[in-house]
Amino acid sequence: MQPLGAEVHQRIARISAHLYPSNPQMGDGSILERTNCRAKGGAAGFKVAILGAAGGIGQPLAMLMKMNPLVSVLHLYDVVNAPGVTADISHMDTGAVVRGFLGQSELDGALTGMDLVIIPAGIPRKPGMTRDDLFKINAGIVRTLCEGIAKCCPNAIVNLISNPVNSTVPIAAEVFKKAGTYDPKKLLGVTSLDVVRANTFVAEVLGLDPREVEVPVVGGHAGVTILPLLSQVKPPCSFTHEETEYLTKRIQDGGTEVVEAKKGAGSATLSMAYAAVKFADVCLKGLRGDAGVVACAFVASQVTELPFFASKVRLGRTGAEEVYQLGPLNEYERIGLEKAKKELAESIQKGISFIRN
Ligand SMILES: NC(=O)c1ccc[n+]([C@@H]2O[C@H](COP(=O)([O-])OP(=O)(O)OC[C@H]3O[C@@H](n4cnc5c(N)ncnc54)[C@H](O)[C@@H]3O)[C@@H](O)[C@H]2O)c1
Ligand SMILES: O=C(O)C[C@H](O)C(=O)O
Repeated sequence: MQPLGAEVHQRIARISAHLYPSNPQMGDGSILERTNCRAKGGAAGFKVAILGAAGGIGQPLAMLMKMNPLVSVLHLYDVVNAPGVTADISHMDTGAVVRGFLGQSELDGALTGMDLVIIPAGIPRKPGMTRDDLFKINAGIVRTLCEGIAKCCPNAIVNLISNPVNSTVPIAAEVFKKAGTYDPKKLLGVTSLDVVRANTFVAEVLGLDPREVEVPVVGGHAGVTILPLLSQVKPPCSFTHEETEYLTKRIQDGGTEVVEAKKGAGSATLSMAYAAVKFADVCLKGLRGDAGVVACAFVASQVTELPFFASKVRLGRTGAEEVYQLGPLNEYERIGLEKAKKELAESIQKGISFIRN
């Protein structure tokens, strides 16, 4: 085999410097300049960071975000394997420029200048666990990452996926308040997987294509706090009591269904990456100024007496610009709402206390 020539070595060094900006061998080669130019180009190019990019969700999420034409720069951060995932994703012939960041010392670089930060960092459930069982480890991870966001990109929209979402969103809010950077419009707990599941399961029952079905899912993201509003399904339809019970339970237990099927190998990753990308795309369209961009998310809210609640929100240039009321609920949903609020109140308080105490 022929040894690699000096020119090839130089070229590799330049590409590596571009992929891993903190690499001390960084050169000022033309490849780097051209890709940086590309990163700046594009009429509507947003800079997006994924924290936890090497994980079960992170990897397919990174792949799908690399395919999103609204993304001009994609930063992939993790405490392990970020270089490998970055090298892999960077070979995709789509527009976004990809850069990798490994470990806490590179967090600032990953976050600086970002418009949108998506956080799927943290441990997933195993069979028999609740999402709240993840609090002990994931609360600290979310706190550290949000401290980085407050310091390096305080104006970025944050899409928080790490569980338990009902507590991690209040944690993030408290971190941002402490840093003086809190903007409630910019912090969104990702509940889009509940909507994706609801659309799928309802479509199955109705015999429709899931793409034609829209189910609002409100409340939070754990068990009874996940409240599908089956009385508000589009297209308008009605369900028997048995169908309502079956659908509500299946949507609430969708995460557990996957955890049990994976038998200890984690929780939903592929459907979550799909749902996260759908939601991120909506956030980017809002940032671009598109009209009528609406999705469900767990946000600071005055819809109920609770400080956070998931409901439909309108995304705009500054984040969740409008939080919609729940609309008319039937008796079944009103009972579900009371159950959801009771559990949600405890989870929210647990998150707030984690930072305040
Ligand atoms: N909101 C939702 O609907 C939803 C859906 C599915 C999963 N989740 C949650 O998403 C999280 C991730 O799930 P997964 O299946 O991808 O798990 P995973 O273990 O496969 O991946 C998590 C990644 O996070 C990384 N990580 C750990 N600590 C980190 C830190 N301090 N900074 C940056 N990265 C760090 C790990 O190295 C790993 O690569 C879990 O908490 C899971 O419960 C939420
Ligand atoms: O169920 C889990 O633990 C992961 C996630 O919250 C889900 O809904 O799939």
